[in-house]
Amino acid sequence: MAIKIGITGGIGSGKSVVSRLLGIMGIPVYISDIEAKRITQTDQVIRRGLCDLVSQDVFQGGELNRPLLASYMFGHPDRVQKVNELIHPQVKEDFRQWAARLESEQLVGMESAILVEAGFKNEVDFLVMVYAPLEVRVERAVKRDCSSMELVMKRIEAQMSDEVKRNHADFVIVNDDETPLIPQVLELISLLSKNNHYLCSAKKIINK
Ligand SMILES: CC(C)(COP(=O)(O)OP(=O)(O)OC[C@H]1O[C@@H](n2cnc3c(N)ncnc32)[C@H](O)[C@@H]1O)[C@@H](O)C(=O)NCCC(=O)NCCS
Ligand SMILES: Nc1ncnc2c1ncn2[C@@H]1O[C@H](COP(=O)(O)OP(=O)(O)OP(=O)(O)O)[C@@H](O)[C@H]1O
Repeated sequence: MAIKIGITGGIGSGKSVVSRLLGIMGIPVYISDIEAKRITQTDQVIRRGLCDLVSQDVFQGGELNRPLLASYMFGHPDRVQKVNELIHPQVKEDFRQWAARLESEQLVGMESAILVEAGFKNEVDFLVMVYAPLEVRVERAVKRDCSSMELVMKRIEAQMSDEVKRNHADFVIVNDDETPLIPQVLELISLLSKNNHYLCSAKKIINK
C-alpha cells in the first residue's frame, strides 16, 4: 500500500513546484486543481448545480467559464462554501480511485491549497505544508496569473490561515526564495521512504 503524502500551502506558496520535484523523482502526485476542473467539466450533477448557483453562462460552448465562476465565488464565503460542497466530495472519491490504482507505488501525493478545508486530510498519511511569507506568495501569484493583488487576496481569504494550516501539518517545507528547496524535498522523500522500507522488510519476513 502506498504511503500518501498531502501537499498543501496557500496560493503562490510553491506547491506545484514541490509536486513537480516529487514527480521528477518518480512520485505520482494528484493535482486537485487540475482534477477538480476535469470533474467539473464532465460531471452532470456539478454542471447543473453550478448553473443553478451562478447562471447558464458558467458554461460557455460546453466549457467552464473559469473567470466567471471565480468572480462569482471569491469574496463571498457563503458562495465559496456552496461551490466547494458541490465539487469536493467528487474530488475526494476520484482521489480514492486514483490512489487505489497506484497502490503498488511506495509513495503518492495529493496537492491542494485547501486540502484541510476540503476535508481531504484523512485521505493522506502525512501532511506537508509548503510555506512562503504572504507578500512573496501574493507577488508570485500576481505575476504567474497576470492577476491583481486584490483578486489574489480574495482567494487567500477563502483559504485557512498559515498559522492554523501549520498546526495540521506534519512537516513544513520553506519556499521563501532563500532557503534551498531541493534538499528539503529530498529529505522528506528519504524520511518517508525509510518508513516504507521498514514496512516492506517486515512483510518479506512474514512471507518467508
Ligand atoms: C474557481 C475556478 C474555476 C478558478 O479557476 P482558475 O484557473 O482561475 O484557478 P485554479 O483552479 O488554477 O486555482 C488556482 C488557485 O486558486 C485557489 N483556489 C481555487 N479554488 C479554491 C477554493 N475553492 N477555495 C480557496 N482557494 C481556491 C488555490 O490556491 C488554487 O491553487 C477554480 O479554481 C475552481 O473550480 N475552484 C473550485 C474547485 C476547487 O476547490 N478547486 C481546488 C482544489 S479541489
Ligand atoms: N523557489 C522558487 N523559485 C522561483 N520561483 C518560484 C519558486 N517557488 C515558486 N515559484 C514560482 O511562483 C509561482 C507560484 O508557485 P506555484 O504555482 O508552485 O504555487 P502554488 O502553491 O501551486 O499556487 P496555487 O495555489 O495557485 O496553485 C510560480 O510561477 C512558480 O514558478
